[in-house]
Amino acid sequence: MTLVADQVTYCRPGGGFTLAPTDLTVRPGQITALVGPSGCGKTTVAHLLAGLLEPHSGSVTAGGVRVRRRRGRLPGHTALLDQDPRAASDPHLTLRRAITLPASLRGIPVDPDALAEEVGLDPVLLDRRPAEVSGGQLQRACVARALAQGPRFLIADEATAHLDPLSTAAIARTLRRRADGGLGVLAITHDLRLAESWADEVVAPGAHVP
Ligand SMILES: Nc1ncnc2c1ncn2[C@@H]1O[C@H](COP(=O)(O)OP(=O)(O)OP(=O)(O)O)[C@@H](O)[C@H]1O
Repeated sequence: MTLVADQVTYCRPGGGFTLAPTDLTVRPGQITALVGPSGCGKTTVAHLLAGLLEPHSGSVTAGGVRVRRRRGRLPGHTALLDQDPRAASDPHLTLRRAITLPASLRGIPVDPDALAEEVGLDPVLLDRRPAEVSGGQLQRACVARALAQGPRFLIADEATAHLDPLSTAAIARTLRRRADGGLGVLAITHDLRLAESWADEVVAPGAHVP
């Protein structure tokens, strides 16, 4: 199934920003990169696709079924990876618990050690808390947490923006491997070079990049 934004627009309450009609399709087995300068609306598109915002017009569908906004909750088929892993992590949970908890709430069995290995995170770090690991290590744990929930789509919003090249490469390899296994990935970045090296297709809010 595909995750599709069809001519979506969005107006921020109170004005100040309007997203131009945007088409975007996230396909299983592919990495789509959404690029554009700061403030052009990339995160807005991500949140529309994830059902965190309701479009002003147009529609978002997953497998042909409309994605409706649920307050602060993602639909089961989509995981969202934020650019700031510390803001997205509970400081009290060990990485192991953070990776297993959301999946176990959905009844999905998880092997945190195998996931840590997959994302290039030393399993020894799984028993530490966010303040006891680096930003790159924590972001790898966030990737593991997202994958643990068995999403069909993964939206990575500037997920490597603040990371060292090794962590960036580890995450890129993981997303490529998962895409090759059928995951649909949307990688949001302002870095066109990174997008072109990662992605099967590059799109921009409101327009296609030739
Ligand atoms: N909470 C907010 N209140 C008012 N305006 C906002 C708010 N958040 C974002 N905006 C505006 O909405 C527009 C789109 O923001 P969005 O975060 O989608 O852009 P972006 O392309 O992801 O930017 P960046 O690359 O800097 O993360 C921006 O011009 C921004 O100024």
